[in-house]
Amino acid sequence: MISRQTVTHPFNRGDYVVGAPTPPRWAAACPPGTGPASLQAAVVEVAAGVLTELRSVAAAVHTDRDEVIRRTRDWWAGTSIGETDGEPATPDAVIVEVADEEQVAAVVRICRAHGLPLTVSAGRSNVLGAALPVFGGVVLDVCRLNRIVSFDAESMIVEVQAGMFGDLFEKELQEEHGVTTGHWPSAFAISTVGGWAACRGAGQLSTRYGKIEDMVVGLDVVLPDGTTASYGTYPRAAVGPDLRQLFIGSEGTLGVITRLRLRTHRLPEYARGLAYGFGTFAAGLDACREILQRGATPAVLRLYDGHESGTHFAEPGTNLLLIADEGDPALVEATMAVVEEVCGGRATTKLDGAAVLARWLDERMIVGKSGDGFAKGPGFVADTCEIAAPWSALQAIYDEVVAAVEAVPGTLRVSAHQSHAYTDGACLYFSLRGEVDRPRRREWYRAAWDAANEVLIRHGAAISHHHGVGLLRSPYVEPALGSGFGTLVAVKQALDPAGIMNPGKLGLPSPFGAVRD
Ligand SMILES: Cc1cc2nc3c(=O)[nH]c(=O)nc-3n(C[C@H](O)[C@H](O)[C@H](O)COP(=O)(O)OP(=O)(O)OC[C@H]3O[C@@H](n4cnc5c(N)ncnc54)[C@H](O)[C@@H]3O)c2cc1C
Repeated sequence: MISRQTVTHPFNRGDYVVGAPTPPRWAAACPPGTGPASLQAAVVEVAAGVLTELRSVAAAVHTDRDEVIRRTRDWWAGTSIGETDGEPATPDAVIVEVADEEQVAAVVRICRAHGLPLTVSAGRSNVLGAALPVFGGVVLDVCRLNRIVSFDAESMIVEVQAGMFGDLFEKELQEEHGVTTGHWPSAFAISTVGGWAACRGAGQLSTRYGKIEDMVVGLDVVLPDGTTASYGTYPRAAVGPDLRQLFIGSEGTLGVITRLRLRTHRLPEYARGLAYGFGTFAAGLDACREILQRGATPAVLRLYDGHESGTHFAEPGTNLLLIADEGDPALVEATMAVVEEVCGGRATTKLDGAAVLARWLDERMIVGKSGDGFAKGPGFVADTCEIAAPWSALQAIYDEVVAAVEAVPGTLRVSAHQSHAYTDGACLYFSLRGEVDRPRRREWYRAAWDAANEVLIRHGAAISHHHGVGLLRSPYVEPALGSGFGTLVAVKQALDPAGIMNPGKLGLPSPFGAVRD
């Protein structure tokens, strides 16, 4: 029911581009700027002879400056800060569109031969500058790799090309095969299947269906030397380390994902929702932990703090917990029985679950909600920061992140909800808003992120649960991974010794120099 509703209910009230990247909202009032690049320093130019080579193997090549600016804009706040002041993020690059796996491999080989940076670009819905060509070179647009290749009905495994957008993918899956992946990121219609895997994303129903890394049965990758490798066609394996996981979350730094095999689930016919109010965020977290640790896995388990309970549900005096599940009625009812037992003894109020679920279903795919309720002056900046940590650290992290970012001059308000839960911990999804003198926007922005990450690294939290790293979080990766960071650098060095794949990202050293942010 919830999975089915996601396809029948218009994404963002229908306000998006079908089958191609949707520009961020600010772009409508912002023609390409003529000022200096805000996020490029030293760029690698693509020589005329190389352009001819690229044109001979690819579906299309674009070099016009305005077109490059439009075709590299993403949903990151850091991009919008420069662009809305007339300073485009990354105007100097060549956009190369590819239509099949052979074209991907041919373009990678050309970049390898000429030592050109190569940045994969898909839906461009990332919120971290992950697909920006910060050193110029080639942007490899994979959006034409856009079809379901096959469906194994007995095993319920779908094989899909990486550039297919989520709404078209799920519509075909549901209507032709009666199944769903259950993967519902809030940007599902403006992002691609390959982008989900490249960023290690999570959908709103992940407590039931898992994150994308739990869904990938296998994937094909064009490696930085231009060869293609295929990883996995089986449910589980004990044949050395799981090499599929190396590429899930690699954000285009280790290769180009061209094809994925994903497990699917029968399309549920039945769903039910419950909602409760808690006196404190801590009491709500405790209920979530107890539900998971008793073995229940409701598809939706979202706890909103006082501020967000007000803005999202008009229930400002409480910490609202929404629980919903879909699937076989016997399993859903068993899950709900556990929820009612746990929450009955802890919540201060029982709310109208059906009404709260209906409201959430109606609004959950509307983009840009973190700024709701704030007057957006010229110096207003809003962003989101999703992290994961054990239950034993979550409340302290909530308190300390809110306090640390609110202590940064210019911060208006920090709030959070718990959005994805596990037996051992959960994801907290913070919304940060600031209002400063317009020229100080980038300064406030970095100070706010520095403040949040100091807390997260001190507590040993995952600094991202599902958005990834990109440019934004690159400075925090080495301290966050600690003694494990050297392994990541060694893997990069082994697979991409020339360092051409998405340089400047994931906190990895870049042979092309230092990044700007
Ligand atoms: C309003 C909004 C809500 C969001 N909600 C969620 C959410 O609920 N859950 C969630 O997980 N994310 C969410 N996101 C973030 C974003 O949608 C995801 O990170 C998404 O997976 C990115 O996919 P994309 O196709 O847009 O990739 P892009 O933005 O084009 O690229 C992202 C990164 O992946 C790399 N990449 C893309 N495709 C490939 C490929 N085929 N091979 C190798 N590398 C590749 C790029 O190089 C880049 O580093 C949200 C974003 C917005 C704007």
